[in-house]
Amino acid sequence: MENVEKHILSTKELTIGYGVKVVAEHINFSLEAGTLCGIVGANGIGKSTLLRTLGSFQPKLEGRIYLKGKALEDHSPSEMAQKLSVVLTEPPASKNLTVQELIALGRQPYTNWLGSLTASDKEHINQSINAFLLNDLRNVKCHELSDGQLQRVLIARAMAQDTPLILLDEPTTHLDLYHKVQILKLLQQLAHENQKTIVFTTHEIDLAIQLCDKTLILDGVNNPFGAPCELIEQHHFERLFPSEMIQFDAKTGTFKVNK
Ligand SMILES: Nc1ncnc2c1ncn2[C@@H]1O[C@H](COP(=O)(O)OP(=O)(O)OP(=O)(O)O)[C@@H](O)[C@H]1O
Repeated sequence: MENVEKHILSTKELTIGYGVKVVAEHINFSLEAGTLCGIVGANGIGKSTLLRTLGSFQPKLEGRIYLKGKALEDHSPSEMAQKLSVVLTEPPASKNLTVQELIALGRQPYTNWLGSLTASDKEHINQSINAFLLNDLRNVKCHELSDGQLQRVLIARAMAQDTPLILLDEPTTHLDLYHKVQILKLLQQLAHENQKTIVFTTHEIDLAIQLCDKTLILDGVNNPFGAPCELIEQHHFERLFPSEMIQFDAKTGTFKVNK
């Protein structure tokens, strides 16, 4: 059996879904520290369900999920909060907070019951504010932010939580191309420079191919996983959408519409 301990996150024959409804099965992948991984696939194939299952927001149906070699279900809530941070698509309930206050919430797993911030907490908060280019916005209320700015704040909060693993559900939805690339490059930088393992769901397959170290393609069959260039060589992207409408160009790593 593969050594699951060196991996930050791994799954073995994972089945996800709701009650008796299986959404996807045979999900197998493993990720080491410092890896940016995109989960791609057609609408309704199960990307968000997988992300919520990995984040322990809903139970798996079958198989195993390991966080640093330990089964996900064996973690206490406080152990989870120190290993894993999650950015979901729903806007936060606390939009009346300033940018700095919302990012400071990321330090909750480490603060005492009064919520007092230590010098180390403040350093993590400032590093996150700077890394996500939020210095000018630190005193602005979150409800006054654009979608792209709010997305940066939510990711900065996850960075402030300082977990080895960060999960994000569609972090680039509603953003223009420039801001999609900006967010994904910031995530790539966070993964590579801070040795974080970052997993996100996306419809931006072209960008995921260009920027991710690993990609999981949910295809409803065997869910191929690997480096984007390996998956291109193995022709997996060609099978994602009906070829009479959309063709994958393996040379450029992009999709083209049949006219
Ligand atoms: N709470 C729920 N109960 C039962 N079925 C659900 C529930 N939420 C989602 N589903 C179903 O699970 C399947 C996968 O949905 P999911 O949202 O995970 O797909 P997705 O790949 O993220 O889709 P999209 O690309 O459209 O966001 C769909 O058939 C969906 O209808």
